Amino acid sequence: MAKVLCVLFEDPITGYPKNYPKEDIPTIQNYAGGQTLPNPKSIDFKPGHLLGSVSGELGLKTYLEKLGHNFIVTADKEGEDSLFEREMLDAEIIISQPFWPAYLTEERIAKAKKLKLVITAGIGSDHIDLNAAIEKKITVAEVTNSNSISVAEHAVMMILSLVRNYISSYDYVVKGGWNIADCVSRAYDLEGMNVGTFGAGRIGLAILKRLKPFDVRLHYTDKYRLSAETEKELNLTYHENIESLVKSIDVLTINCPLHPETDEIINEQLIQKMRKGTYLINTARGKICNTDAVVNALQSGHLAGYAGDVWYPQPAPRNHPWRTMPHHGMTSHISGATLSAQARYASGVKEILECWFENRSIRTDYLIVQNGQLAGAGAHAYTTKN
Ligand SMILES: NC(=O)C1=CN([C@@H]2O[C@H](COP(=O)(O)OP(=O)(O)OC[C@H]3O[C@@H](n4cnc5c(N)ncnc54)[C@H](O)[C@@H]3O)[C@@H](O)[C@H]2O)C=CC1
Repeated sequence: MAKVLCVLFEDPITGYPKNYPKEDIPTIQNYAGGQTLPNPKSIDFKPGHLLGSVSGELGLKTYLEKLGHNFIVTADKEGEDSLFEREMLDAEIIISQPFWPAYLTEERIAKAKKLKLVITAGIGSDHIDLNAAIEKKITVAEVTNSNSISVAEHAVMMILSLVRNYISSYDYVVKGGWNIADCVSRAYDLEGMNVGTFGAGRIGLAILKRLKPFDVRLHYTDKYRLSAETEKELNLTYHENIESLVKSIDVLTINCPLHPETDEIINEQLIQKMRKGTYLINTARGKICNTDAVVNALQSGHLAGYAGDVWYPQPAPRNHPWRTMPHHGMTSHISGATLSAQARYASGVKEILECWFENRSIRTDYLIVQNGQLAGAGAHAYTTKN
């Protein structure tokens, strides 16, 4: 029987919820692009309940224990004395979410001698050393599409929040003020601005589609050009590279994976090429941006605002400079972990596990690494160090 180690974020400080604001969540039929939703044979949880925290157990406990597997759930993931570090030594399967990532470094992978399958409950498998997974022939899979719209909605919210100066205006009200001049001295309409995405895959394209009705001018760059039909429908301007993109826009949203090509691609030099007063929204991965370059550009006024929900490392230390830099709208990594998204990625993990234990193929769309090479979604969007 297999040992399945699952690293999940901590329960709410008030305890596991006894009730929720809504009784249920909408049923989504299909993803944009036609991919079908996860289709496990059954689920043992109620969609709309908190699944991603330790007590939620991703809804997997009944299924795995019925099959006789040893299922261990923990939030304790950092350092050599952590439960994760001790339990991973003989785990066959490791599951974690990017929001509270179980970092699988080369060293940890070398220690986890029985490891065969790593599942990202969500999207983005950069917390796993993919080169090491390739070398050890470990399968890496994620639940592609499960929270793409969740993130797109969050990014649109953050764009509007920054441009319209929502966050500090809200603060004045809470503090009892009525400081109209303070609030509007940094507030603009989004209408007419040039907005661009670095990466126009599932999330980037969904953001572009959601922004179209705001009457903005839309731009993008990506390794793969979108169809002429899509470019026409959204009136998109395509840029050959990110340098060209950033020179033309007022708002940049980042929507590519973190991999060797994109690691700290947003650095001081690139920020200097941006228009003064650019707003930067990063819901992709913290390490795509150089931490200090962002802080310095906000302090100098070259960037007008920065928002996002991704940091490095996660959880971010209490003294991380992005917590206190000016004009930021950061949240902890939550955009892809709505209750709606959790239901989809928990179902997707269940589907992947059913395939694994029943010797059926995992969908190509879910694969990042298989048989010692990048595969499926991973071969499309990632590169390795070499
Ligand atoms: N904040 C959150 O909760 C979440 C964040 N994410 C992040 O968003 C990323 C994107 O997700 P999806 O849109 O679903 O992935 P996707 O694979 O559909 O799209 C990524 C796009 O980035 C492009 N790309 C990759 N490297 C590039 C490069 N060097 N230059 C230009 N384009 C490049 C790819 O061609 C692809 O079109 C994930 O990898 C993950 O890191 C994803 C889900 C949740």
